Amino acid sequence: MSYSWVAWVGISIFVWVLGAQLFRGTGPKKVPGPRGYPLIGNLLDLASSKGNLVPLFATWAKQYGGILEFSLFGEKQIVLSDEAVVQELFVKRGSKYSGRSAPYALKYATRDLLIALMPKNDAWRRERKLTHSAISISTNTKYQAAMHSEAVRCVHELVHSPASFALHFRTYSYSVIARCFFGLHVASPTDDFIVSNEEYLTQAMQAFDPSVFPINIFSPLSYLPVWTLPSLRKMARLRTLTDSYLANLKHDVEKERRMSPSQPPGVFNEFIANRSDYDISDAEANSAFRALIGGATRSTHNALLTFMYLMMAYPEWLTKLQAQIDSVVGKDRLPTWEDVPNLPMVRAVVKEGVRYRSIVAELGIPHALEEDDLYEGYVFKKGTAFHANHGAILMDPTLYPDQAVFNPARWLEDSYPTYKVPLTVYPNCQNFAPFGYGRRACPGYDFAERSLVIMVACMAWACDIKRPLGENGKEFLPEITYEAVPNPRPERFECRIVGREGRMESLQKEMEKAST
Ligand code: HEM
Repeated sequence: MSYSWVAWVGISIFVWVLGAQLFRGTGPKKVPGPRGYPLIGNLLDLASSKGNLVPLFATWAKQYGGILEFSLFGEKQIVLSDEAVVQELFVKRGSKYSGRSAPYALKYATRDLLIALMPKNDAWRRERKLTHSAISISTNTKYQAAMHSEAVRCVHELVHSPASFALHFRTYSYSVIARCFFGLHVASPTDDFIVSNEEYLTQAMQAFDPSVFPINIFSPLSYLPVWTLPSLRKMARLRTLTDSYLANLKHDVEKERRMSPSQPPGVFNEFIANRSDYDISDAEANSAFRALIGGATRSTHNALLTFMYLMMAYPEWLTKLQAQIDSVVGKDRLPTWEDVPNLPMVRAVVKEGVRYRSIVAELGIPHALEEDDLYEGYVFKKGTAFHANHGAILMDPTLYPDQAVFNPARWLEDSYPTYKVPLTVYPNCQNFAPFGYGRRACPGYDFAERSLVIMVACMAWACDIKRPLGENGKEFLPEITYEAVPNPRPERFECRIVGREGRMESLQKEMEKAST
């Protein structure tokens, strides 16, 4: 009896060991990643990042490699730092990897209609189609005249009140949108178009913050009636505010246009005039146009502030930029669109500035997986959020040698792997990683590039950008810190802007033309 018992145990161990050998490697692989705490997962790591996850993701990528996982209250999130993997998942398998997952408070407040954060459903397709018709490459050509005169106006302001450069850039980013999309003239930082949109965006940004809206991490709170908790009441107020912000767009634009009757109407007014040609609800259309305001103004503003910092940190590039502009344009007129094919240096500085910003602070928007998937032995579950880690991808030394350095030459000289000809066309921002991948890629990349290129060209033609002076009278490079929100703006920093000699008369003349 006792022998048969021993034999059974022996046989069972043999079968178990054999099974383990046979099936080793066929089960799902564990995704590497930082250890978290029970329940909260990696909350403390994320909280320590003060809202800017880019450096944290970069550190994790070095430690755990191209595919890593972290968790937050039981929800797994994947960070992809290898561009080949991002291409495979977001582009080739784009039918599965193009969902979005937004924080609960934001979904609630926007009724899940915000194009950048809503799921990939029919409403999103309608919004995306409308967005494309407003900012496709071919449509954008008609905005160039408006962008040019707003750039001239902004440079004029910079020269006359240089200390307020951050405000002037913000006004520029709004005035371009106001003219191109709504036919409105926005000349001052206190214009109602800017103030009301900024107020709304500041409140909407809070919807990402779990300390303001704990429902973002404690989902059971969604079962409570909204009147039971102050944070839920705040969330309900944000929804009311969003509803009126969206509903009033036509009314707001009509009211404002009475003050700018001479402006051409803008793409939103053309949409209203031909409303029956479009298969989209008013709420969706308003949401799409509002999202363009949010997307275009913050990103342009950020890129211009980053440009100022870079010109102080790498002054040799301002000298090279000005040398090319001066040789192509001369002293007597400002750069125009016709000059842009002959100004590859301007496009290179803009593109490299966008790369730099993505390395330090621009996180992008995560994609959500819409059905379970198997990749290289990893099992990914439906609903998992995937982050394309632009900060690491854009620091890959094989594609970007001297990866941490702001070096526009990488787009201009054939010794670099990113160099591409003809230089009348390249560098440009088409298919550039900071603008994302696949079906959710940024539809505004060309609009962004154009509004930055003309502004940078006019600014470098008209101004010198210098480091501020310290108390000892010596120049110093200010340190840049960022707001604690997703895709943060640089906080206030100092910079000296000085009009270049012999150019102010031409600037004044162009300003008068732009104002008529
Ligand atoms: C330097 C400027 C900009 C950068 C770096 C940028 C970057 C991005 C990124 C990374 C995404 C997410 C892509 C993805 O999920 O794969 C995105 C989405 C988006 N961007 Fe931009 N963007 C910029 C300018 C603009 C401008 C000027 C507009 C509008 C005029 C715009 C409108 C949008 C919209 C509507 C989406 C959401 C697309 C969707 O989810 O379907 N962006 N952008």
